[in-house]
Amino acid sequence: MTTDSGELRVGTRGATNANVSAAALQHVHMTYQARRGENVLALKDVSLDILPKEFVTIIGPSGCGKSTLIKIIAGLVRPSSGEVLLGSSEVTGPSADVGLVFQQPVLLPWRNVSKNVSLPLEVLDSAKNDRRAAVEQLLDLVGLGKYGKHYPHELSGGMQQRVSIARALVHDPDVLLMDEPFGALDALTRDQMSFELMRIWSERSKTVVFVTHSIPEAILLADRVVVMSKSPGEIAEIIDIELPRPRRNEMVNTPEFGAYVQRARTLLNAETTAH
Ligand SMILES: Nc1ncnc2c1ncn2[C@@H]1O[C@H](COP(=O)(O)OP(=O)(O)OP(=O)(O)O)[C@@H](O)[C@H]1O
Repeated sequence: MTTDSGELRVGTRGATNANVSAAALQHVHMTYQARRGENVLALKDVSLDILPKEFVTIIGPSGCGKSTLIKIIAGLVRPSSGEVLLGSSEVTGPSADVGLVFQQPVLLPWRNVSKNVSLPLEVLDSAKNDRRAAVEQLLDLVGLGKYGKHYPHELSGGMQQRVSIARALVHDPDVLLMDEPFGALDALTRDQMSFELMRIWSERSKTVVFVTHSIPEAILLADRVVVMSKSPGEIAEIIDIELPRPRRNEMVNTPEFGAYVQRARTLLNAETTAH
């Protein structure tokens, strides 16, 4: 597969040691210990290699462990067994190598937009001038260059989510983990944000892992779509999306796109009706 820049991207299944993964899960199991009732097996033997600069989307039935997978890569949750790597380092806790975006932007209401975006840099104790430059660049990148002094309540839902994307990128992590980031937005804003995100992804050369409930969104964005089985979550299939980049709105009306949607829907239907 060839990217915008003409660079060759090799599918993970053909990966060799020369292609060190951006993130990798090897035989990951996750059981949540219940306070009462039965323990919950959320992930069962999940192995996945994600290549540097790859855009991977994850779809699956509700409760199949998608968020758990994101939290495990982020180091927010330790798996019960298995290995998790970022680059060649084992994940043992939260790391500055990842940026996280959730369904809700979770901005601090008493901080203006610039101060919300600069928060990770303050936590990492980077120099004030570097912080200012990084925040300005990021706000320009997400189209909010003029909104630095605004407060979250003065912004629309889409703008707030752009702020949270800028905040996730401000410390320049290699991997951006996004858990249903556009799930709370209206359909039109959601479409716009998909294209914005693809622009940001190609300009910033990040690896993105993106959870969604929308099959068309998963296909439009991805190099590969990971389809998970119903709980306990396993990988049912990985679909390589061979649509050319840059992706365009009109592509969703092509037979190729329709065939990918059909494939993903068939797999998901099989999962939701399986016993
Ligand atoms: N902290 C927790 N304690 C106990 N069980 C949990 C915890 N977090 C998640 N689970 C359980 O683990 C399973 C997977 O949850 P997870 O949130 O990862 O699924 P999901 O695919 O992201 O769901 P959805 O699509 O509905 O957001 C579910 O059965 C859930 O109830």
